[in-house]
Amino acid sequence: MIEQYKKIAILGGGNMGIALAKGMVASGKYRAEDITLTRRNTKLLDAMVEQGYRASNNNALAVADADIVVLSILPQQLDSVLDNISESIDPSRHLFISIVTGVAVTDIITRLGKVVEVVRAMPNTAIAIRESMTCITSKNASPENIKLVKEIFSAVGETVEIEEELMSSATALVACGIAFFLRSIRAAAQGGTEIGFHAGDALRMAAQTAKGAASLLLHFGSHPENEIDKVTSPKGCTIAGLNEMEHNGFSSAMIKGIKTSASKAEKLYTDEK
Ligand SMILES: NC(=O)C1=CN([C@@H]2O[C@H](COP(=O)(O)OP(=O)(O)OC[C@H]3O[C@@H](n4cnc5c(N)ncnc54)[C@H](OP(=O)(O)O)[C@@H]3O)[C@@H](O)[C@H]2O)C=CC1
Ligand SMILES: O=C(O)[C@@H]1CCC=N1
Repeated sequence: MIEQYKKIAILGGGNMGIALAKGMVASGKYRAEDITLTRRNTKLLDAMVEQGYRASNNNALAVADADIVVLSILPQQLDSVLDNISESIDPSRHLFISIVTGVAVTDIITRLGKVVEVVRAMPNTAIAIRESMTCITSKNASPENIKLVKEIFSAVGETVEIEEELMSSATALVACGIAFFLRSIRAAAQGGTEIGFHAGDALRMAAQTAKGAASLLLHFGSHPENEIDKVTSPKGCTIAGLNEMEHNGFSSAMIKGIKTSASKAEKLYTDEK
């Protein structure tokens, strides 16, 4: 079988399941007909079926037909799904990829009662446009399977391999982080409207400016303060605005928010038990 045409079952065809499937197919390395998305309300997958994906409400059947099983349900939905598919798992064939927040590799193996290879991945919603930052870790997968998972997520953005102990931190920084940066873009656009731009124009201007700022860091590999120094003219308007933001706790709010999200991510699954 050609490596990239492995059969994939994405259990949990919600926001991330759909975004991952679309990103994989957009990369040109995967085919819609090899990807089965499951959810209980399959009506909500009709649009995906029209695009050639397969949809099912039967997790066990989807798993039986797959080589790679992606867990993309909520932490509180995980145990019942694992119980439901356990019988259909063949540890010598199935590779598990879990994007479920706060669930360790050992949690999955213990619940399944089978020692399957599990790679955890923490992507973000930009996966839909192949701009994700995905953190990957595994305690028990073979180097070949970790490489395979890296290739999947490299097709839909950037990847970094981390220790499993840092997965909740990664969740806060890269997965929740999308919302944090979006909120700051919204705030900039709201400021833009207050100083004279129509809302739509202000949002477009703020979003492109945010993209430019991120691109500067990625392009030059520089530190934010180096780039900030190039903007802040002495006695100028940038430093006046920046200092006003800092007096109001801008950096502190972001840091505290990220720490709170990381603590919450760590407990999402265990708090359900
Ligand atoms: N959203 C994000 O930005 C990110 C989320 N994550 C993690 O990814 C996972 C999915 O998140 P997200 O996509 O946002 O969540 P969603 O709620 O959008 O998706 C979960 C999906 O699971 C389906 N589902 C629920 N129960 C079952 C079941 N028994 N069998 C099959 N499907 C089922 C639901 O559909 P139905 O009700 O019809 O069954 C729903 O479509 C979570 O664990 C989250 O922590 C990770 C990184 C980023
Ligand atoms: O909010 C959440 O719990 C999920 C996990 C990371 C992003 N969304």
